[in-house]
Amino acid sequence: MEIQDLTVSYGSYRAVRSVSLTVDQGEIVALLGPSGSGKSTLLRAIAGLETPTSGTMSWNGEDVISVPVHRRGFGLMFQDGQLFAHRSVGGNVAYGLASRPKTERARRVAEMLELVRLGEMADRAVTSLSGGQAQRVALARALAPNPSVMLLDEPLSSLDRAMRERLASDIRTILKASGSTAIYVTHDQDEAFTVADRIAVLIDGEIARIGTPAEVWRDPQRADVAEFLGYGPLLTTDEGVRALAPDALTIGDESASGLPVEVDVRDVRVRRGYTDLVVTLEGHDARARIHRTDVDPDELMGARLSAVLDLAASPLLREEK
Ligand SMILES: Nc1ncnc2c1ncn2[C@@H]1O[C@H](COP(=O)(O)OP(=O)(O)OP(=O)(O)O)[C@@H](O)[C@H]1O
Repeated sequence: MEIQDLTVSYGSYRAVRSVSLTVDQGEIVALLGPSGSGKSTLLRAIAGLETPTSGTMSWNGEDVISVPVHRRGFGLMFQDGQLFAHRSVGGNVAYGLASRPKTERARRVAEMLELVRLGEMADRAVTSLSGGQAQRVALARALAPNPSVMLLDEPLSSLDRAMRERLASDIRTILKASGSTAIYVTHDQDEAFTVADRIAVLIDGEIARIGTPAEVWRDPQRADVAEFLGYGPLLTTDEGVRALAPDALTIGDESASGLPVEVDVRDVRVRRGYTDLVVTLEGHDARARIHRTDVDPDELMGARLSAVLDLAASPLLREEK
């Protein structure tokens, strides 16, 4: 899929601004960004549900902008799977297979339900399913006609965090098993990192950074990208501006190497396996981590503590704020 200089406007507002993006055959690209950054608009334009103001888009070398939605042959999956309540699980999956002979259709439905691990559920009413099961049916339905490209818009955002983690990893496995080329919209950083081969970070309608999850994480390049990914605060050092990694400041870890600093504790949160503090460091709010949970939050509140600042995993930004 080749997208060149694509712009999509609502009236005079340019929601997607001159975006260029290439997605390889079999590749999963996540469009990740804050609310309102233009992710859904870009996906809807690729699907054919919005008309771009300018730019080009081709699939396998053929222009797709002039091709109507239903002729593009792309599979779509949305936040609310929009299952047909009057059809069974199997009936939903069979929806896009109406033109196939009956035996082939039945075989394909069984195969797809197996893929999403709902093999036993073909006859169930979709109204009896859990949220996660319903989204797996929606995925099976979208994949059943073997679409050349799968477009997924926040497919897991109505589910709780634990379910989202599990299903994000399942969706990746399923998309890879079916050899799908996929574009996956999410505002959830963890979900994007779990699902994608490459992540495009959208800020204000533009791709601010694109790369593999490791590349984007290690070198976010821009302050807005770094902060959206969870880095911060930004510290001015001799080499330039660095975005502090979430565990750059540690307390009470004898083995930690780095610069000794003093911090003032402003808030304490015991997490699963460690304790996060909000502290003041050189006038900035920063996070500090204690790799233990047997702490007394009341005792820590307001205390001045010695910490170690290790900047090795805190990227240098190319652009100052
Ligand atoms: N139909 C519309 N008419 C006018 N403006 C719109 C329309 N749809 C979206 N917008 C605006 O375009 C911008 C991008 O919206 P879009 O839904 O693409 O963002 P998003 O990144 O998907 O956000 P979210 O994560 O909240 O869904 C927003 O400022 C939004 O208000």
